[in-house]
Amino acid sequence: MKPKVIVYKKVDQKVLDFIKTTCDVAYFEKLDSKNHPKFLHELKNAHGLLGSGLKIDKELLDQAPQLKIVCNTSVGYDNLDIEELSARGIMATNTPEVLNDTVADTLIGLLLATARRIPEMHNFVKNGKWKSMIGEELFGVDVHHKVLGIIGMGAVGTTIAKRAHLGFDMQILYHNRSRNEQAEKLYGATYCSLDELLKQSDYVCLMTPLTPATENMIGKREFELMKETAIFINGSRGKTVDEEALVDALNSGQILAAGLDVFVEEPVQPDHPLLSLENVVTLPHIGSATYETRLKMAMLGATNLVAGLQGQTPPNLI
Ligand SMILES: NC(=O)C1=CN([C@@H]2O[C@H](COP(=O)(O)OP(=O)(O)OC[C@H]3O[C@@H](n4cnc5c(N)ncnc54)[C@H](O)[C@@H]3O)[C@@H](O)[C@H]2O)C=CC1
Ligand SMILES: O=C(O)C(=O)CO
Repeated sequence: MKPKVIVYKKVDQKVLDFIKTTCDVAYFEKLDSKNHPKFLHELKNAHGLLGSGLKIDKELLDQAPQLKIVCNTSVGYDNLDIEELSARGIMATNTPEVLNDTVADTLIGLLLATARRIPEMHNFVKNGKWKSMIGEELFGVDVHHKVLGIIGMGAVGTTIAKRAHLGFDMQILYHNRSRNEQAEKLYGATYCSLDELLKQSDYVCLMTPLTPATENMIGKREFELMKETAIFINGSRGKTVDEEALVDALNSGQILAAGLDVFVEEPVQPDHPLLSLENVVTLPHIGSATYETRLKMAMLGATNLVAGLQGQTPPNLI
């Protein structure tokens, strides 16, 4: 008998076909609630789960007594209760590396857009406000030759450093749990303490996973350490930042601007104070969102799922 799996996110037909060669698939293109009766019904007999973002906690696991493997189609796995999964002997996997270039492209794009005020200028032209030569009230700030501080110099952080250093001649500072020799050797990155990084950087880019140690890692104290001309970029998870402190820092001129791909609550509420600030550029969590990369991530997730259910060690076992 084939193992039963639930795919709870829209994936390419190629991915579904691959899984179906060895598994019976219950497919939910979009799962609005984990209390969906059909989903709960399938969960009772499911051996595997594939998707991203769904909170996999004790409550859900209690309803999935047959589960052997949970496969995220994302590199971040803060939605998984790893302790609870381990205690139950359930494997968990993620999709590292295949998204590095795409996410780094997005983050560099966000940094440029924020520094040069591109969305604001776009609206300025489209709304018919361009009536004469622009003055310095519309100027941005340079990116090239500035100091970029990367907090979380892992796979994505290093790929951002490559673009920033080789493409924009930026000087790279980084703070990480451990030294990253590749980034030091290839991109001239200098390791420093978090406080030193915050004090010296023109751009601060946050790229850590969300863990108990990184939750609210950037708050009032950290914004106070940054330069008044600093631009803050968050590509990690919303909860790594104290959003109230960020709003205060942007309103009071403690920092110059922010570019955000992630929020504490996603989708962010339309009346969130961050959205009304002119000096904030926002994206709807699109770090890895290209056709090519999302396909690679889904296929890697499916490869992990099939391997795990066939008794092999999945390539990206967490
Ligand atoms: N906005 C988006 O669409 C995306 C967001 N992400 C987020 O970025 C995170 C990082 O992704 P990768 O670079 O692939 O992971 P990674 O595991 O390769 O790198 C993370 C780095 O953060 C460091 N780190 C962890 N805790 C730390 C702490 N307390 N202080 C300092 N450094 C710390 C680690 O040592 C590691 O070098 C993901 O976990 C995810 O949350 C990743 C991809 C896309
Ligand atoms: O992979 C992740 O962790 C994301 O946030 C989306 O690619």
